[in-house]
Amino acid sequence: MTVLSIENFSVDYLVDPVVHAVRNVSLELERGEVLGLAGESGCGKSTLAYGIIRLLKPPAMITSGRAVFHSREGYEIDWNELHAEDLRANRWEKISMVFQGAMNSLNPVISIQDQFEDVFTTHRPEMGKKERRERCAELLERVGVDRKRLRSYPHELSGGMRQRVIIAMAMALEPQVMIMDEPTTALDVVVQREILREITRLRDELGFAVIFITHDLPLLLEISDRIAVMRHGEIVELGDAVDLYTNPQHDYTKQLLASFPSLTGERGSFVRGAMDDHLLALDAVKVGEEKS
Ligand SMILES: Nc1ncnc2c1ncn2[C@@H]1O[C@H](COP(=O)(O)OP(=O)(O)OP(=O)(O)O)[C@@H](O)[C@H]1O
Repeated sequence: MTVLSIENFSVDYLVDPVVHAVRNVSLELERGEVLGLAGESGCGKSTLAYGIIRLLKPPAMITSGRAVFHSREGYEIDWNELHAEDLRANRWEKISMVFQGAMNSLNPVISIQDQFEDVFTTHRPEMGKKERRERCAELLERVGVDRKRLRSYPHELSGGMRQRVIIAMAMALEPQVMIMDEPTTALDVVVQREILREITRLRDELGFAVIFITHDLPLLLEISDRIAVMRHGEIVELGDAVDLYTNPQHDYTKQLLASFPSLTGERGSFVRGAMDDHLLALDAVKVGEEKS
């Protein structure tokens, strides 16, 4: 049940010397899963994300590979083959994206309502005004923002609320894939957690798949089904989140895991709040072993 296949994808920045930012990346995103993409700053995560959705600008150039979207209805779209107009029509509709700091991309002089409605007037021109307004209000409530806020201007909302508005907009056309590039990094930890909880809840409810990008590996361990670890533009390890934590194969994954400070006690585990019971149980066993 693959929803997106990335095949042999490479991106260069044509500067002097050329930067090979993404090298022969292949991965399959399953319908409804959260795939975490981890790796230190500069390893190529954002370039890959922008490349998939074809939002890269020169000097970036896709030098090989393709991204194929497999619709629920059974047809395929080769994203690299789309012309500008089809790309505009399909982007946000099939695959949408939330960028780091996207909350700052809201237009400051236009109300949330008008910016939100714009998504529907562009992509759902047949929709009547009343229906459009109701849909915007519903979406906003879905991400935990009161519908009264539709009348606000961006500066009247907190950073967390603005980022929620952006997430609601990204969900507006019910895409089957959402790519989230550090969507909560600019926010404080409490708001970050609330938004992450909301994203996983919505994923369960609506069934879209998520590629979640961050350098914060503990956070990924908490929310992802599978994790891909990227280094120097390549995926060095890809596996089930629990396996990756308990039995990392690649030296770099081990290094990455070891580079995060202990979050719960001396042994240093990645448990942060509502972590998988399995991991908690494993830790309990290990602590028991150490004591005996
Ligand atoms: N416009 C550009 N011109 C030249 N090189 C670039 C450009 N943008 C990015 N790069 C380089 O491409 C590589 C990958 O960068 P990218 O931003 O994709 O990494 P990242 O893993 O997303 O990092 P971060 O977590 O800091 O956003 C880096 O070496 C970066 O310096």
